[in-house]
Amino acid sequence: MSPGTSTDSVAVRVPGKVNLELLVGAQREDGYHEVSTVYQAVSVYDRVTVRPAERWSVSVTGPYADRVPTGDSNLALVAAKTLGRRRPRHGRSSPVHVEIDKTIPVAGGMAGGSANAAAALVACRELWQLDHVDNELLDQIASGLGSDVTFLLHGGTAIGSGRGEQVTPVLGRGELHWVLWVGEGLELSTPEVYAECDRLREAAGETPPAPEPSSELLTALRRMDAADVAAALHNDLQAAAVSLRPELAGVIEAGTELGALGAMVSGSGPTVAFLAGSQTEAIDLSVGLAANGPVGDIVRAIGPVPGAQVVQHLRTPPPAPPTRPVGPVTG
Ligand SMILES: C[C@](O)(CO)[C@H](O)COP(=O)(O)OP(=O)(O)OC[C@H]1O[C@@H](n2ccc(N)nc2=O)[C@H](O)[C@@H]1O
Ligand SMILES: Nc1ncnc2c1ncn2[C@@H]1O[C@H](COP(=O)(O)OP(=O)(O)OP(=O)(O)O)[C@@H](O)[C@H]1O
Repeated sequence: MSPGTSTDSVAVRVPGKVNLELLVGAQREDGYHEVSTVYQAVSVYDRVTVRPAERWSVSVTGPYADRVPTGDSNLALVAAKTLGRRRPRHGRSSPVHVEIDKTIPVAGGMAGGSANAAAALVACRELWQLDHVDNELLDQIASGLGSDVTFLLHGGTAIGSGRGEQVTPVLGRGELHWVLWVGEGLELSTPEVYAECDRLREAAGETPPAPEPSSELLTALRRMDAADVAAALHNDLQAAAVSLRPELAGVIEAGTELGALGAMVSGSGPTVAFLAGSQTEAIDLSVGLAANGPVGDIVRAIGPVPGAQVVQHLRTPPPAPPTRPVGPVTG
């Protein structure tokens, strides 16, 4: 860092997501599938901190740190560099170090990488004081980074359309209690799960209809009625995830037998999200799964929660220039 630069750091907290409904339409010319999804941000958080540095770099801590790339492919770093190109008169680029404290499962269908990208955008906008980058422009930049990134800026419960990047909030009151099952060694690649979905449909001679959100789910969400929401949960990618990881069928069955109101693979999987009727039921279910369920991490979460938010901005003034020694005053 050059002398005279402040050493500010900005920390952002960002949640992961589950898809309460994921309807997958046909593959488009650009390779993406048209989707209609209902996202919900849940209280499993990563913390992303940015600070000025000599060169662009990233480090990762937390239980899933060893599964996250620390090179140029890290989505948080990609996001920071992308926003860096929007800095007016920045002349030389001003690199940052990105520190990720990771709790969101990696390659688990909870959009951990996308969440880190959204957090890096919010953190760097604050660090660099980019007042000209309003929320609309941030949404636009986010959508270029990945289909889920825009939603993680907003959080809450929202409909995602297009390839998932067009986000409209869903109004509702109350909260849902989730128990998440995270399997080790079962990571799934999102493109492979979409491709498997296409393969299964082709084999069955099915052509998907144009996807649209179901009114049953939207009605249930208005009151956050857990039983009604549970009845309306649906994920078109679930069959593909189970086809690639057959052990997931047993996980869904185990949670259902232990009293979950609803169960589904989250997004492209393999995380399985169980919906409980109350906090007490969620505790009972998580204890039951930990004791008698298939081996995996068990995480309790509530939703909806807000999207990426600045939680700390430490401002350190630049070091004062060296003072000349004061000699005796003469004359
Ligand atoms: C499964 C979900 O998480 C559900 O919200 C998303 O659809 C995936 O979103 P994401 O991880 O942000 O995905 P992207 O980084 O945009 O795309 C990764 C790859 O997933 C596939 N993909 C993704 C989104 C979409 N609507 N259609 C697709 O076919 C494409 O092969 C794409 O190249
Ligand atoms: N900051 C990051 N955090 C996690 N994974 C990252 C990150 N940057 C790049 N990746 C890569 O992205 C891949 C997908 O990870 P991610 O946790 O986003 O998956 P996912 O939750 O299944 O995504 P989605 O739900 O959006 O489809 C990982 O295998 C990893 O190599």
